[in-house]
Amino acid sequence: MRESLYIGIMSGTSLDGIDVALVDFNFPTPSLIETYFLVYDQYLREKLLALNQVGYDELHRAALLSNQLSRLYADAVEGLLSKSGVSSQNITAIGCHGQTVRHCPQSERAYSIQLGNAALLSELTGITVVADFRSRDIAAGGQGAPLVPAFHQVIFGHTEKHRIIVNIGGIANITSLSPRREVIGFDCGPGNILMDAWCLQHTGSLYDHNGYWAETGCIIPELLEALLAFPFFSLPPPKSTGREIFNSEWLNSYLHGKESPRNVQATLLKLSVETIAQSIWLHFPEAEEIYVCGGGARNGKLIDELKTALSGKEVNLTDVLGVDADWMEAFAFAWLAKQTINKVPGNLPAVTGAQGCRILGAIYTA
Ligand SMILES: Nc1ncnc2c1ncn2[C@@H]1O[C@H](COP(=O)(O)OP(=O)(O)OP(=O)(O)O)[C@@H](O)[C@H]1O
Ligand SMILES: CC(=O)N[C@H]1[C@@H]2OC[C@@H](O2)[C@@H](O)[C@@H]1O[C@H](C)C(=O)O
Repeated sequence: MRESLYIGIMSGTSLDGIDVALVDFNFPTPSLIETYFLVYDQYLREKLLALNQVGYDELHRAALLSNQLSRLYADAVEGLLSKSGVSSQNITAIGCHGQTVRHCPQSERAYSIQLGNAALLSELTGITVVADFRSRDIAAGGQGAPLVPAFHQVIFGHTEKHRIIVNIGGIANITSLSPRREVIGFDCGPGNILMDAWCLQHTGSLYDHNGYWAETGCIIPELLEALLAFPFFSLPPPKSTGREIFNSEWLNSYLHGKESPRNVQATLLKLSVETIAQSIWLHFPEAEEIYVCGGGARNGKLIDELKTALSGKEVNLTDVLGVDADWMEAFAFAWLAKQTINKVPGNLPAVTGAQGCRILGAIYTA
C-alpha cells in the first residue's frame, strides 16, 4: 500500500459540480496524478440553492441532499480511480469539502454548514474520509475560511518573490505569500456568483462563456459605485463571505429595473475585477506576481480586465506554476486530509483569525 496517495473532493459555491483530484505526496512537490469532474444537474442545483435560504422542512431536505451528494461523490471517486487505474486500497484518505449551504462566521454564534454524508461516502468507497474542515477553526474563533492559503504557501511560497494567488470561484479570495510577512488570505467578495445568476436569468446559460455577453455591454458607473460602497469590501481581514450576502436579492436591491441586462453583466464583471484589484492594491501594493485560479481564470474578458486593473504587476494563471487553475481547490483538500491524518494543523490563524493552529476535520475510518 502506498501511503502517499490522497483524493480531494471539492464542490464549491458556484454549484457547477464536483471536482475530484488524485494527488501523490510521495515527493517533496505534491503531484496531481488524475482529475475527474461530475456536473450537477439542474434539479440538484436548485435543491442546493433552495437550502441556502430559510424554508420548509430544512433538516429533512438537508439530510436527503447529504446522502445524495455522497452517492455522487462516490461515483466521482469511482470515475477518478478507473480513469487513473489506481485501486481504492491504495488511497490513504479522501478529503471531502462538502457543499456549503450556510456560512455565518461572525459572532460567538458562528457556524458553517457543508452538506455531505462522510460516513456514507466511506461506506460506499471503502476509503477513510476526512470531512467538516471548517468547524474546528470556527470553534477556535476563526472564520473557518479561506482554508486553501495554507496549501498555497506550501506549493507556491517563494524565498524572494511576493506572490498573490487569486481564486475566482463563486466567491473570490486572495492569498498573499510574502517572503517578509506572514501569509494573509481573505475573501474579496463575489467572483462568478452574481454574474452566473444574472446570466442564467437573462440568457438561460449557466455562465457567461469567456465574458462574451458582458463584453457587449457598457459599465453603469452609478451602479458600480453603489455596489463598491457595500461595507464588506472595505472591512479589514480576516473576513469571509458567501451566498448569504452576495445573491440575487442583494443585486436587485441596487437595481431600478430599467437597466439593460447586458450593461448589468458588464458592471458585475467589473465589480469582481475591482474588488479583487482593490484588495491587492490596498493590502499588498508591493506584490510582484499575481497568479489566478478557479473557473474565473477561464473567462478571458475577466482576466484581461484584471490585467488592466493590476497594470505594472505580472498577472498569469497558476498553470504557469504547474498547477492547473481548475483543480487547485480539490488538490488543496487532498492536502488538508493528509494534514489531518498526520495529526498536523491545517489552518493558518493569521488568515482565519483563529486563536491558534488546529487539526481540522473529522475522520471516518474505512
Ligand atoms: N470558459 C469560461 N468562461 C467564463 N466563466 C467560466 C468559464 N469556465 C468556468 N467559468 C466560471 O467558473 C465557475 C466555476 O468556478 P469554480 O469551479 O472555481 O467555482 P467553485 O469552486 O464552485 O467556487 P468557490 O471557489 O467559490 O468554492 C463557473 O460557474 C463559471 O462562472
Ligand atoms: C464557506 C465556504 O465554502 N467558503 C469558500 C468560498 O469559495 C471561495 C471562498 O468562499 C473560500 O473562502 C472558501 O473556499 C475555499 C476552498 C477555501 O476555504 O479556501
